[in-house]
Amino acid sequence: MKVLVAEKIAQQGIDVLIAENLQVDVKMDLSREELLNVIEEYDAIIVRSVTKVNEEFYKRAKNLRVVGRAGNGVDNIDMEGATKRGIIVVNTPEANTVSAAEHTIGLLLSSIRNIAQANNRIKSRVWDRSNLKGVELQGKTLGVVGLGRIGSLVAVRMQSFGMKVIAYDPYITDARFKKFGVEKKEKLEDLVQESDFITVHTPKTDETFGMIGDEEFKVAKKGVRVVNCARGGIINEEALVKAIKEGIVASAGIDVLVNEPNTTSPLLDLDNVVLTPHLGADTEEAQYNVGVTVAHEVVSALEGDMVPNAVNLPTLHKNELDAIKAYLRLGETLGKLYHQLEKDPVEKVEIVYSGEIANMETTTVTLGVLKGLFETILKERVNYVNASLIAKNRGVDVVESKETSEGKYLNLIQVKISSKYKTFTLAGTVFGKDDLRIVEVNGYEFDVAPSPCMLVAMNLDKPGMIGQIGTLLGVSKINIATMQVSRKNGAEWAMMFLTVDSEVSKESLKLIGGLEGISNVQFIRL
Ligand SMILES: NC(=O)C1=CN([C@@H]2O[C@H](COP(=O)(O)OP(=O)(O)OC[C@H]3O[C@@H](n4cnc5c(N)ncnc54)[C@H](O)[C@@H]3O)[C@@H](O)[C@H]2O)C=CC1
Ligand SMILES: O=C(O)CCC(=O)C(=O)O
Repeated sequence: MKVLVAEKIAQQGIDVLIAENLQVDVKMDLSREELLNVIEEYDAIIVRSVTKVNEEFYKRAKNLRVVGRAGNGVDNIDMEGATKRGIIVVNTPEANTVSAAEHTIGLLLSSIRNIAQANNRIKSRVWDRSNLKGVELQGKTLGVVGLGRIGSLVAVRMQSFGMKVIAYDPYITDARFKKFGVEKKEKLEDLVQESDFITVHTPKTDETFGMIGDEEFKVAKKGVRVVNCARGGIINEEALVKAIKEGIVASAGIDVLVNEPNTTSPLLDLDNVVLTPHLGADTEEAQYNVGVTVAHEVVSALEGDMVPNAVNLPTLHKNELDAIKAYLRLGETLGKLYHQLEKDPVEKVEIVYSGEIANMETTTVTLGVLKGLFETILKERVNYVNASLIAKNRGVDVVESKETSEGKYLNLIQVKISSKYKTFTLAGTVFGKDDLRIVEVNGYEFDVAPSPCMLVAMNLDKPGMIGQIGTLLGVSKINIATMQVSRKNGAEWAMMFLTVDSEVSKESLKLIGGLEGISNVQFIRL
């Protein structure tokens, strides 16, 4: 498989890809046109914040399966476009947070003490200490907008400077404010009014873009100082220039601009603005972490494994993922069985989790059931990323429920698939760590370990049925590994489940189906 590394990542990350026998092309200087011309060749691309992974890009990226974002913010990646095509987007949200937090603090200190201006002056061989007076942090109030990973690191570190820290983040619990010793502000306006310094740490969204603008500067303290080391435009650039010129904002530290790269922003002309060209994550440590982490994630995603940091999949920590891995396989197995046993169009899928699995994060297992269900009938790529969207687009209602009380099994996944006419049921359990069992098919009870090749048939519940199938398979040189027959409440028909060592040809299936007392013969491939 081929991976294009389109922006600079640490060599150690590239080494990880090469060690996995991937063909790696490092092409960091491609023009947009060149990128669009070559991207069809690649299964994965690794980008940072510059490459625009958008609809125009996806249309040309016919074979792309993974986008690796070596970094945190994914605002340069169209997530909807990726999801509908089943392309997994992975990022490295934890890998550069310390660097970004430290850079924020660097920008704050540099801007309030005129360090950059003083440096420029002395380097031009002028020893002049006038007009460089700064302010202290101690005893002042820092307003943090967005108390996530980076905002909280900044908040905690700035308290050691003797600052009071307040924060505005409507999406986190009160406990998180408490945990970081930060006073919660219910309204952004309150934070702006009370802060001597404001630093923004939200993602760039419709809601956050321009959230600090003319209105906010109107109510801010005269002489407020601001930092943006998150995304360009969260502090509106025109409004900032105006507020600086009007003396409302005394200084600004800016790492990010709306348009990057950028050497023409009016902010560059203002003496009391310190700018860096998006260097928040540019440290040895962050780049090592980011490069190696994204490379491992891309490898896992290409291998079809679940990736904890997949942006367009439910969030799972590694230990949660390890705990549900066997259930994911079970869910997929149950899903795959349906269309190989039944042809009715699906209208509703109900998944009931019982026993210990009911206490786990099952959203991903549900995706596994849907993946299994649709991949047996669709030509398009079906995976964990787009399975739910495919269900929605096909008008399939998906319902998940949980029963914590233990029944016959310590854990059980029941899948009830309804068509217009009837409901078909399947159930499975995991014994021990990862020993899967199919335990029920449409009311018939079994204890079948799923196998790549299986044969299912209905047989009249009378002597001689099993023997004749065995004989026919023997003549076709197909070895039977296991065989189980299940009866249902004295029904006339029983169900037979065989695991076999090789594929059963269409001719053999026809011959078996023609046997007296045998019907609905299906070869199942898992
Ligand atoms: N300059 C650089 O090189 C780097 C920049 N970043 C950027 O830093 C920013 C923060 O990253 P993380 O802390 O990792 O993100 P995060 O996702 O951990 O935290 C973001 C926080 O913002 C809050 N938030 C979202 N909408 C909000 C709103 N309307 N008002 C107030 N709060 C809101 C969320 O609830 C969350 O707590 C992102 O924009 C990221 O792209 C990250 C790494 C490096
Ligand atoms: O250096 C980079 O790739 C940008 C870092 C960044 O902004 C991020 O990780 O969100």
